[in-house]
Amino acid sequence: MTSFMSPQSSKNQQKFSPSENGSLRDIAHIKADNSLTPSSSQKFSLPPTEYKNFNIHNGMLKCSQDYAQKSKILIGLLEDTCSILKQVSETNKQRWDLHYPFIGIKSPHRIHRSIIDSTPIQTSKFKQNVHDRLHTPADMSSSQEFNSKLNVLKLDLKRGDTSSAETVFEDLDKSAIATLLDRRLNQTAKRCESLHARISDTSSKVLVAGDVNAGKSTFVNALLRKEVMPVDQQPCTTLFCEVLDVQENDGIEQIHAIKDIASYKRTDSSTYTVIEWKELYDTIVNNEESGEYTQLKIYTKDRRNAQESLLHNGVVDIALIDCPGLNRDTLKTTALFARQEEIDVIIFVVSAENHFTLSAKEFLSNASKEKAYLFIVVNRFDNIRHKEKCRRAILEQIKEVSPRTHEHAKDLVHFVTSTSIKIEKDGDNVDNTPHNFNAIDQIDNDAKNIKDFSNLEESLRTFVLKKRSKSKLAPAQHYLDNLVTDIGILIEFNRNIAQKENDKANMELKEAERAYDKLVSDQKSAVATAEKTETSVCEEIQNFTRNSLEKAIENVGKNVSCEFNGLLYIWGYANDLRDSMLDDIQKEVVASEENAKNKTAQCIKLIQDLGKDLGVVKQVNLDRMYTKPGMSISVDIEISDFIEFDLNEKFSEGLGFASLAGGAVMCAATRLDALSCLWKLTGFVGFNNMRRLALPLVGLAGIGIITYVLIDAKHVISRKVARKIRSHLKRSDYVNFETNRIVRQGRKKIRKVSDNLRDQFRKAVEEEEKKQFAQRISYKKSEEAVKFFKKIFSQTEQVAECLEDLLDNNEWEDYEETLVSN
Ligand SMILES: Nc1nc2c(ncn2[C@@H]2O[C@H](COP(=O)(O)OP(=O)(O)OP(=O)(O)O)[C@@H](O)[C@H]2O)c(=O)[nH]1
Repeated sequence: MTSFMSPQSSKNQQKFSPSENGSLRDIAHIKADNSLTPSSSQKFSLPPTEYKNFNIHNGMLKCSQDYAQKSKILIGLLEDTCSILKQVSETNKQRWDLHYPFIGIKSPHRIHRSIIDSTPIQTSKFKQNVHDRLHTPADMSSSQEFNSKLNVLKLDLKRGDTSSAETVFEDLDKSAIATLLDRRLNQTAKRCESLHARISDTSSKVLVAGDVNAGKSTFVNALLRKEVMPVDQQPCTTLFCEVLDVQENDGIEQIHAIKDIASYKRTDSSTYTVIEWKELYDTIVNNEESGEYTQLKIYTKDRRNAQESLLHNGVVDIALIDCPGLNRDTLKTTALFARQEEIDVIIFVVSAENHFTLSAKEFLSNASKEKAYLFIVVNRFDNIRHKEKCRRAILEQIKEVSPRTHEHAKDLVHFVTSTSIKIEKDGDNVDNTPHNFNAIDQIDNDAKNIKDFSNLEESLRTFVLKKRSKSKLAPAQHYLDNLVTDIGILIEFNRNIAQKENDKANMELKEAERAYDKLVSDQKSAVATAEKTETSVCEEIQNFTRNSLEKAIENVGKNVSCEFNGLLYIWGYANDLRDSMLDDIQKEVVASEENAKNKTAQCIKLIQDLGKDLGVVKQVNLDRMYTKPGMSISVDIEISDFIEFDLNEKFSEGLGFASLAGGAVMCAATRLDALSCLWKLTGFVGFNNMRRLALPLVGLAGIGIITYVLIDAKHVISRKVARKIRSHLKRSDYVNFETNRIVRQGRKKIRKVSDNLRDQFRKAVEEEEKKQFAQRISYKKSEEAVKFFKKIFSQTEQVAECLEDLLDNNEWEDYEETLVSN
């Protein structure tokens, strides 16, 4: 046998050591009880009946030992399964929303089928089983069954009358399904815990269910050889009546009527009402209407000895639970009752006259899923004329509802007449010793019926007592077997999804890394291009503006023409000239601004194009780019602007002009060449006379010069104003100022767009980083999920293998042989 014990379960194995194990306590009890286990010397002196009982007990002892061993293993497996369920539930809550394996309508098989890895799982039977279940084609014709791949972990979803489970399921989102699954996992873990408790417990509960009036109460009374349960032609059992040994109630025969079974405590009288024996019938019958109580606990004394008593026999304490007859109203409650893990055996009583009703079939098919084996009593057989035909028909029906029970029909299906058994009634003093009890010849009934009932009892004892492994361990084994397969399916299904998601996340991550690298390189080159473009465009604007302005300043006044209205208006003329010159410069400034605007617009377009893939491009308004005026030029007209005083530059010229002007005046006056006239005049008048003439001549020349200045004033003003403007602009560093202003405005706009581009890239990079981070998390998450599911699958597989060995060694016949050999 493969040994799989987690550290936790190994620890618990110590906790459940043989000395503390309930089953071994039974064995010790049996050994200590001399009245039950005679010594070998006593054995041969026993009368035949007691010798038979002694053999039965030896058989029981063997069974108990075997039971102890098996229960110990099963307890370990239950603990391991619980730990697996808890791990899965924790992962479901914290790390990975579990997917539910089912075949839906809206999402047909192919969706989920595609998730499942189609390569067959090799080796172990468990793996094969899981694989087969996952790949079984969906039975879409099945309208009743929700097409879940699970059995024990199946989610029970129903909403209203019209919605099918599939519809409800497909309306739920992933996290809702995970929550439902979590609830189911926790319920299942609790179920495992209570199975664990049940296995450690020595008491056994036997549920007697069946159709209305099938004779359940009569059968229970016959088993007890005592009229405990009221019997009526009319349906009378309306609530669950549990018959227990008086020892369970400190030896006091009593009836406890319980309203809320969950809060029932035998030692707390506030949790029940004590009913008198004579009130029992009325209480049961009246409860149908009042619905006051949910359950009765009937503590009664079985006067027969341990070998004969069913309630208290020294090996296991049995409680019989008589159920209300099955009908539409009671079916659900009884089915729920039967599902309780405390119920070790279900005895189903069917009337031979009626066969199985629909309610009976539904109950049996559900119960056989839970308990694996059912004990079937076909009662009222005395009323059947064609007994063999009836037997065959009923066995056929059993084959349909519980094939495993049918396989062991010889032991598990009995055709009897409960009324043929003599029972102790109120006041009767029946001798219940085995000797007296076996004196059945005295009972005035059909001997055959009594023999059949006796066989039934023998089988029932075997089933409940000698085959405890089957009756007590089998439900747990059966449940665990279904559960581990379910866990395997759930885990394998989710592992496949996690693997697919991991592959996808890996691909996406690589893709995202590539996109990120490209984006970062695009960002670098775009930023560099933007910077370069900005610099070159600003340079262009600068050069253009500087050249234009310099040229304009240099040429100022050259093409200016204003109307000269004579010397009287010379002041106005000078002002007009100045304004006109400044206008010309201003025009150049505006032209430069226009040029800068155009260049800026082109540059912006170019930069924006660099980031057009990153999102919406912001429109930039350049209309208000040069709304603020540039440097204001203030040049005042002065008197000096009318006279050429610039001796450094213009003096000689001016003097020459003046002399020439004087000469010209004289020439004009004498029509003689000034020099020859002067020479001739010197020769003619003599030097002394000339000296006397000099002063008037110079005066004359001065007058000539002044006359010339006044006549040339128009040009002088123009020159002087232009010169004045030039020097003013030079002094105020006008060209640089204006060039910088125009360039600065352009740069400002371009920079804004460049900054925006940088911002867009930064955001895009951040987005990409975030995306990558999320993908990395998703990749990690799915990777961890795959690892986790692999680990859990392997743990589950080990539990399954261990369980398989246990089931293999648990053949029904093994016990028969044990008993025969004893
Ligand atoms: N002939 C015959 N009558 C039987 C047999 N067993 C029970 N009865 C009769 O069937 C009737 C109903 O018996 P109950 O034991 O009350 O049946 P029940 O299944 O407990 O009935 P409810 O609890 O009300 O569903 C009674 O009149 C019994 O005497 C039997 O084996 N043969």
